[in-house]
Amino acid sequence: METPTRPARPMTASVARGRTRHVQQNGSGEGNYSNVSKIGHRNGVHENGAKDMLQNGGSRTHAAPSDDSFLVRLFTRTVAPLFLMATCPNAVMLLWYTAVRCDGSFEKLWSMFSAEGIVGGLMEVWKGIDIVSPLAVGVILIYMAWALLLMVLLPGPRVEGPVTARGNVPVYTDNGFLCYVVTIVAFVVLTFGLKQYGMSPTIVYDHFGEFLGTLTVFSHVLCIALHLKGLFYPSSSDSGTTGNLIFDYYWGTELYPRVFGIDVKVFTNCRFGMTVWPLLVLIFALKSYEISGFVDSMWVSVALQMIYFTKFFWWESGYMRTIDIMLDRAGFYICWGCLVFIPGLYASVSLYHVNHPVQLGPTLSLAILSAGITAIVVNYLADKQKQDVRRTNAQCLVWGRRPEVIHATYTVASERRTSLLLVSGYWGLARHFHYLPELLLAYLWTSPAWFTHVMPYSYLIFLTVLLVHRTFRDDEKCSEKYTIYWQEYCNKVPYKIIPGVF
Ligand SMILES: NC(=O)C1=CN([C@@H]2O[C@H](COP(=O)(O)OP(=O)(O)OC[C@H]3O[C@@H](n4cnc5c(N)ncnc54)[C@H](OP(=O)(O)O)[C@@H]3O)[C@@H](O)[C@H]2O)C=CC1
Ligand SMILES: CC(C)CCC[C@@H](C)[C@H]1CC[C@H]2C3=CC=C4C[C@@H](O)CC[C@]4(C)[C@H]3CC[C@]12C
Repeated sequence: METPTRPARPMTASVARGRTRHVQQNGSGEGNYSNVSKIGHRNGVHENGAKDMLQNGGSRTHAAPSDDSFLVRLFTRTVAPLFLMATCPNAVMLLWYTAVRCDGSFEKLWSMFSAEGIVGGLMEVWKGIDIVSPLAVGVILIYMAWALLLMVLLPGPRVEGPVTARGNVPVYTDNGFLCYVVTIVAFVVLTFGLKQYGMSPTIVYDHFGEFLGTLTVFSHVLCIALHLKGLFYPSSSDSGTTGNLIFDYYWGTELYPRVFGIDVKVFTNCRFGMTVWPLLVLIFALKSYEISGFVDSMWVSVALQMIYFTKFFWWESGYMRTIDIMLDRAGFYICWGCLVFIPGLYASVSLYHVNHPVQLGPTLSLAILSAGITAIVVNYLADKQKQDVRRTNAQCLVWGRRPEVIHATYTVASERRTSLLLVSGYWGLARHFHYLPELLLAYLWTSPAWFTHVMPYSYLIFLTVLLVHRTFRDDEKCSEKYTIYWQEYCNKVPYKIIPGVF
């Protein structure tokens, strides 16, 4: 997906020429929109100080505001990022170790740590893990080359993302669905091809610890390169430093870095994280088949996840307007997150299923499948409802009626703009009602593992924390952007996720 950014211009229908189409008709962006800047280095290392970045660079919802006390800033910008960067890679390895070496039992892991101590326990986990294993390096490099090739070569309509606080409009080639389908088909063909030579892609499962270790090394190499690039060769003015090396490394120095025209975040989030996840789910399913034959718990879970991935790629242009893309810079959080955390945590449900087969029987399998598909449909329809209302300027029906909307005005790059805030449909039930089916679905594709161990529910537990935190981040972002209009929306729709409860 090619993603040049270009200076802002009003996002009206007249902009949509040729094969260009807007993700949503009304422009949007981030809080504190003040100046139009051309793509370039105007806000480079020296001009873009910490306060400036936090207030204008769109990172404010994640970092502490600049008038926070010294201790709060020390915690949010140095201690917490350092803590996360040190613990998360170990947490992912512990999860793998628990699933594969401790029979999925955190109790067994705990016993090992009780006997060995923290350092001894960690050494035990990492022991024998070749963190730059030739197999893992080879497979990862070949996959990355494949993904890059598809991203650049496959066609798709041009899509504009939201205008940034610095007045740039990222442009994408919307070829995510095609890349996904071609990759999955190629994987199936490769699997049959390898079988002729007595080989199987399940070698990835057998060496998964090495893969996670190698991916962590890869992600640090990428983060260092992106850190320097953002400081010295930024792709657009949505870049700069806070003056705190640790926070910059964790958070990133660029919002939309591009290398030879390739958008790095589209690559890390969609072409790597979101594509490797389904590949791992298929590999783990194959491993389960090699070990136990057909086990319905594994296949119910795999079916739900595959439908979910297909939905994600179908809607990928909508993802380009979420906070991952609009606010989160390309630093450790996103890069390591997509390169290692998605394979390590998000795919861990299927990793667990490999050694924990459960025969559900047709009735339960069908019940879980139907409930899961319903959750996917509701989540998709909620995302679509918002997009449709904005695309048609509310000239559409929501649940059979004309939608109620708030015309929220805001200023970006010295221009007054209007966004529609939908008050009907799912967006009238709660401000983030669509997180409920997302969570329910995660529960449903985990529950075939039954309730013997907590480990397979790690993703669900993390997702609950992530989404609850995200409701606060998104509310803060929207409140800064839409001020009184957001307040009006909150008055009309007072709950965040569960109507009447939260
Ligand atoms: N599995 C996982 O790890 C995660 C999955 N998800 C899923 O990703 C999808 C996207 O979620 P998420 O990234 O949180 O983004 P959302 O779809 O919740 O989009 C939030 C943005 O939508 C706009 N908006 C908010 N309220 C309204 C409204 N009433 N009417 C119109 N526009 C509104 C605002 O942007 P604007 O500036 O354009 O007004 C806001 O910033 C969901 O399906 C979610 O379940 C999300 C997070 C994690
Ligand atoms: C450093 C870590 C503690 C945290 C890393 C988190 C990231 C890997 C994830 C943060 C937000 C996640 C996502 C947001 C929205 C999504 C849309 C959904 O339909 C599919 C999943 C996803 C792309 C999801 C992927 C992981 C995150 C980027």
